[in-house]
Amino acid sequence: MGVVEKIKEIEEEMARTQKNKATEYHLGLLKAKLARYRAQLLEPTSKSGPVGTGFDVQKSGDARVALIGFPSVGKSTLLSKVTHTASETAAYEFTTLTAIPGVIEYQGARIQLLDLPGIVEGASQGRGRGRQVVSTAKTSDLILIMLDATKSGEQRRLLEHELDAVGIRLNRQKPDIVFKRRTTGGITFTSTVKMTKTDERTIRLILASYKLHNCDVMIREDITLDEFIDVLIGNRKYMPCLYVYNKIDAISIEQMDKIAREPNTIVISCELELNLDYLIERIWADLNLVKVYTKKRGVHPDLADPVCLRKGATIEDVCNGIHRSLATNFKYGLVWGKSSKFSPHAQKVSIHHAVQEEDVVSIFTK
Ligand SMILES: Nc1nc2c(ncn2[C@@H]2O[C@H](COP(=O)(O)OP(=O)(O)OP(=O)(O)O)[C@@H](O)[C@H]2O)c(=O)[nH]1
Ligand SMILES: [K+]
Ligand SMILES: [Mg+2]
Repeated sequence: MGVVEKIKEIEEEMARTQKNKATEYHLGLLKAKLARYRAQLLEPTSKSGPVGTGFDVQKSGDARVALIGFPSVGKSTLLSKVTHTASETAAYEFTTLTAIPGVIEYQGARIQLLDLPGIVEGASQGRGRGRQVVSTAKTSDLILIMLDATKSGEQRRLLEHELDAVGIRLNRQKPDIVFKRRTTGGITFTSTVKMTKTDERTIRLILASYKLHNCDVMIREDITLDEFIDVLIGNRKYMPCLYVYNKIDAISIEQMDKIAREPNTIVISCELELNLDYLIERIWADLNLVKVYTKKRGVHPDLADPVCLRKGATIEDVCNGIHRSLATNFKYGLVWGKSSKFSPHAQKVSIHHAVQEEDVVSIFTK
């Protein structure tokens, strides 16, 4: 039996099994088994078929945003409207067959937007180009899940299921668990919070099913069993995501209003160009970019060409954003703005100083 069939069998057994106190451990074991098979399916060394490598598109700009959705929801139409790149659009499904990059220019940042082929149900198990699409999406800084507002809410759940199955966790933080493998000493289990969703016994059972007899586990938040298994398996990707409902020109105001109230959700119409500016604002905000201006000695800062960086970036990142050799020859920096402790005056800083939005930075080299 192939891995895909085994997965299906377990999923069916889980669906058949009633959820109650008596079946809790059994269900827990099934979950762990399922997670293991799914991980196998994604392993590069797996014999279950070729693994999805992403589409070969070079990263460019300050951040990458990937468009994921079922066919014909309007992904290519969006790319064509908000970037200078034209991607073929049509009323039939699977118009787009590869990754098409475009650039959104906003607030001095260059954001790469990737149009991707539509994915189908079962994509995580290798149907269509799903794996390739998903692997590419994993390389992005933000996922846009695009949905057709005229279709049922079910499509969102289906897509989430596909992404979940390949280890992508949307809009969630990595669970606060410390897990360390050891070679001897048995299992040390501690929890610093009251656990209401799973318990020590279940966790020990799961560890045994993974043949993990020596390890330290410290639980620091009220986690679910699934979250524990995620940490155990390890290669999970926690990514921010925006749900974009397109084609609102074709639904009623009441329907639109209801959708727009969902968290992390934006409603747009590519065709009528409704709300596209707001979408870009939200993309910018969700990417958490900060921009800093650089200034050469004796002249005004260059406000036209900021350096865009991740939140938490340091002077070292500023250097790397300007020129590769700058960090190696770094002597000291001067910053004006929010991160200067003498604001409005400059502070002399080391390469590890964290910058903040709209700082002005001067770099001095050896
Ligand atoms: N009513 C309406 N139709 C739209 C809108 N945006 C796109 N469409 C139509 O939806 C169809 C599909 O658009 P595409 O941009 O090709 O969709 P896609 O998601 O890239 O499709 P695939 O590449 O096949 O996965 C086209 O006929 C578009 O004209 C919109 O805002 N409103
Ligand atoms: K299409
Ligand atoms: Mg397309």
